[in-house]
Amino acid sequence: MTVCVKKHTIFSNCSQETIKMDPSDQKFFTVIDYVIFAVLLAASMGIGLYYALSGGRQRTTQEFLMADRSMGCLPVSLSLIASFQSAVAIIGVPAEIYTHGTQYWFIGCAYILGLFIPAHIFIPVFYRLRVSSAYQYLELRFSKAVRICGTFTFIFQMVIYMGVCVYTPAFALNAVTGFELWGTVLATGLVCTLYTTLGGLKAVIWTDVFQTVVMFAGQLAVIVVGVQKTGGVADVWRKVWEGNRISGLDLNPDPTERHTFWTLGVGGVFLMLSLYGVNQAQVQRYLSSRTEKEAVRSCYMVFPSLQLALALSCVMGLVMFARYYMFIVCFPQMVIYFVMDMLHGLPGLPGLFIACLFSAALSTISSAFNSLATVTMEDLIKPQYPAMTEARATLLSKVLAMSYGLLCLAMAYLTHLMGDSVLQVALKIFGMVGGPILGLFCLGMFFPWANSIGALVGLCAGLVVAFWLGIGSILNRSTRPLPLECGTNATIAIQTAFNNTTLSISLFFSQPSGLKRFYSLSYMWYSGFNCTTVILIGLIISFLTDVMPGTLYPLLGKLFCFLPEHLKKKLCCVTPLGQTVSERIDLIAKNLPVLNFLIFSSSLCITQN
Ligand SMILES: CC(C)(CO)[C@@H](O)C(=O)NCCC(=O)O
Ligand code: NA
Repeated sequence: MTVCVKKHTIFSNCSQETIKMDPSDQKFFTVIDYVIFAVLLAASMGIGLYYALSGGRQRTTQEFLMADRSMGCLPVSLSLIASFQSAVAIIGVPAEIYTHGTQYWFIGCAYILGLFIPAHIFIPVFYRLRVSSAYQYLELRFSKAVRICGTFTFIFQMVIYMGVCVYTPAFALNAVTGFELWGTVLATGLVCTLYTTLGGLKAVIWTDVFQTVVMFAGQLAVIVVGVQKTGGVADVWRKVWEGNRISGLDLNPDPTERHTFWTLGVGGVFLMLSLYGVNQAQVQRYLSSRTEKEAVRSCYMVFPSLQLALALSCVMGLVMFARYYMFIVCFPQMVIYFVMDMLHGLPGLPGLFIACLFSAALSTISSAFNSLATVTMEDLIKPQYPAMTEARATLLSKVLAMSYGLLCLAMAYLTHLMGDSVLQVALKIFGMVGGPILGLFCLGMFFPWANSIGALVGLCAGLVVAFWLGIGSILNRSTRPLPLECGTNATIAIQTAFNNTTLSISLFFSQPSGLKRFYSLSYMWYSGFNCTTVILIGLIISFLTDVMPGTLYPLLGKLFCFLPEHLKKKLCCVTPLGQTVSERIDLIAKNLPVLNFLIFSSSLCITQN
């Protein structure tokens, strides 16, 4: 039987011990489970149809892409958390906690600044400019070329990401339960494409609300049943404690250390900023809010729900560890195995979890489709055809949403050809492509003297360095063995399973040096590192191409002192006479980023009022 064979391949690498439950003739799904899964798809379709037929019937781009800018903060906040919380996190985080302990949980610290900064810096700028796409900002601030480069970078990021999102749950489910792989990919991809194309952003946001609730319910069910079946809270706690899964605060400053407080709590802030500050999927939700206040409030409300999502997936990892602590390695598929092990025989609950998994995936890819349609329409097509009628633009937006839906299926196939820890893959994409985009926006918002050439060169350089680092890290992966963070039980398991070889290998392990050390930079720093590259290169190029008054020593001006004043100013970039050194220093000091941001945003306030 296929189910049985597939299960054995999953565990053959983990340990020579066998699992107590005999999976051979396990029937995972009853009719009611399939019904629940079908209800999820049907309800999502229903919401899509409802918004296709109510309101303005999706006849303007304002409604289709911006939800008429009429949303309240509750649906927006639930939709915000749904955008980047996919099945990747639901499967990946428990696997991470199982293997490496609760260190990853410290990413929750990054949510504080990672949401506070978007709420008070990015939202006001975008909202007051009344843009439809975040990239419109780049044209207002720099030039059309920067806008188009930013747009293409974003499209690239989201297209790869949505492939991972739609493939991950289908693959994991298939490996464990034999659920048809490509059938599931097709069903989710097509249903999502349909309701996104029919109902526009309103449907996307309201399905997100419904799907986020289902997502929480599914995770909660697994935890409750799991704790019961593992012997209660005290027993789970004892096992994870003995198994050394409860990690303390790791303050190791080494940037190559994968997860420490610094990489997660500080590097994570940049990751959050690239997602919640400047990513079009999120910016579009802020912009769809009724008022700016409502947008800020929705961003605040993301904090508790995101903490809840993180806590649920971390606790699930711990319960899973308490159940299978004798296995050393944990594959993402093992999370699904654990869920099925817990929920089988409880009709409806396996179905609820499948619904949870696909809710997470659907809510992410629907956001991707709609935001991709928006940027393609607003940034690439509309500027070329300014005379296009509203009806035609709306039709075209729908065609775009649908095309991206079909492209997503193609990307799922590409993901099929890759292979890594899915959580790491998703977070690497955010850092490698989202990091440089964040840098571009920071360059624009915080550095008044940054210019268009600086921004363009900065973005390109940032992307090149990002890919150099990212690809380098993949090619050099094998040089550094996974850290062995094992407790007593796990250590015994290693010794019996591998006859001490694993432990002796770790003794030969030494710190990488030179370029290898660069490649082993923790992926949690990717966003911050790539963002900084763009800002630094952008500033240097801006200085070289556009001289800031007061930043040059007027050497040429002194040589050509015989020239008339106005010529000297032009030829030699000499600032008006009489400026003392201290005045120049003042001028530079005035350009300190924070100070300038204040000036910039207050000037925005003034132009608004
Ligand atoms: C975006 C974060 C890091 C926020 O906690 C989290 O949702 C996450 O780990 N997401 C992984 C990507 C995904 O779930 O598709
Ligand atoms: Na999601």
